[in-house]
Amino acid sequence: MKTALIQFTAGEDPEANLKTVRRMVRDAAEAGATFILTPEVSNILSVSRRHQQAVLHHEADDPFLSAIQADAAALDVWLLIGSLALKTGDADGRFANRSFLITPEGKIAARYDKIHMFDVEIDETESYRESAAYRPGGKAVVADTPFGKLGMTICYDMRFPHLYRKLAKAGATIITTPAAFSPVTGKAHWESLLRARAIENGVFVLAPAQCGQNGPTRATHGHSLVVSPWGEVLADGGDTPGITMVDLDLADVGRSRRRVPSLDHDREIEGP
Ligand SMILES: O=C(O)CNC(=O)[C@H](CS)NC(=O)CCC(=O)C(=O)O
Repeated sequence: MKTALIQFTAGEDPEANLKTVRRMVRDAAEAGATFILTPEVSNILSVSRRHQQAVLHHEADDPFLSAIQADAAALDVWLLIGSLALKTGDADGRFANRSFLITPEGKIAARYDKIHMFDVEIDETESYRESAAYRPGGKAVVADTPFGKLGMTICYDMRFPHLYRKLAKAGATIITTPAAFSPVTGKAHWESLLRARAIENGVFVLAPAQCGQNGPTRATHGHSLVVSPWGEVLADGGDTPGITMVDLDLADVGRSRRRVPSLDHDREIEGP
């Protein structure tokens, strides 16, 4: 299955980001991709909650979402919007960080709200408080597709192996992990974590990523990654915008799991 990971640098303007994404989605489809994925918060990367409040929409009337749905239908492709920042109507004004799987008919097949919030202080110069702007989801999602069951996660979720285990046990053979990873943790952890999640569950991990300088005080790691169920890095998008194309052999899932059936050997453990 020809799969394309779109890597770009989202800024503060959803309309500009949409233009970039639409152009790259069209290029990927013209290059033969039938499944196209975009990074986390494809519609906006902003450190200002007030700005987000001014320019973001609810899911029901988001022009970014409807444009991408129309593109999926026009180009006859499956599309994963890594995530969109969306208004929720919550009293505290927090947004959802929501991933969408779109069918070649332009319909929403599944949606997933990021469960784990990136609230960390990496060092004196770098800290994040995602939960101040976003409300966490609480439900794991596996979607049925003609290319197998697809488990949905977002970015920081990759540090929580039990979520991936749950998705694999529910039948997922592909797990998507769109991201806007920090440059510091990216260098240290990005590839190791994604390869571990793929190996321990015998799944393809598809991780389309933001890259570059997103704003004066925000940068992202890039290196969109495709990992096979055996843990091989099939493609790495580097650190500049571009489309990473791979041809996935879905039978690799069965082959890997037969060689090392650790998913079947998983046991309930008592104690401590
Ligand atoms: O801020 C937004 O608008 C959208 N959200 C993100 O970009 C999120 C939270 S800051 N990024 C991550 O989860 C990176 C995780 C990471 O880098 C790690 O686990 O090391």
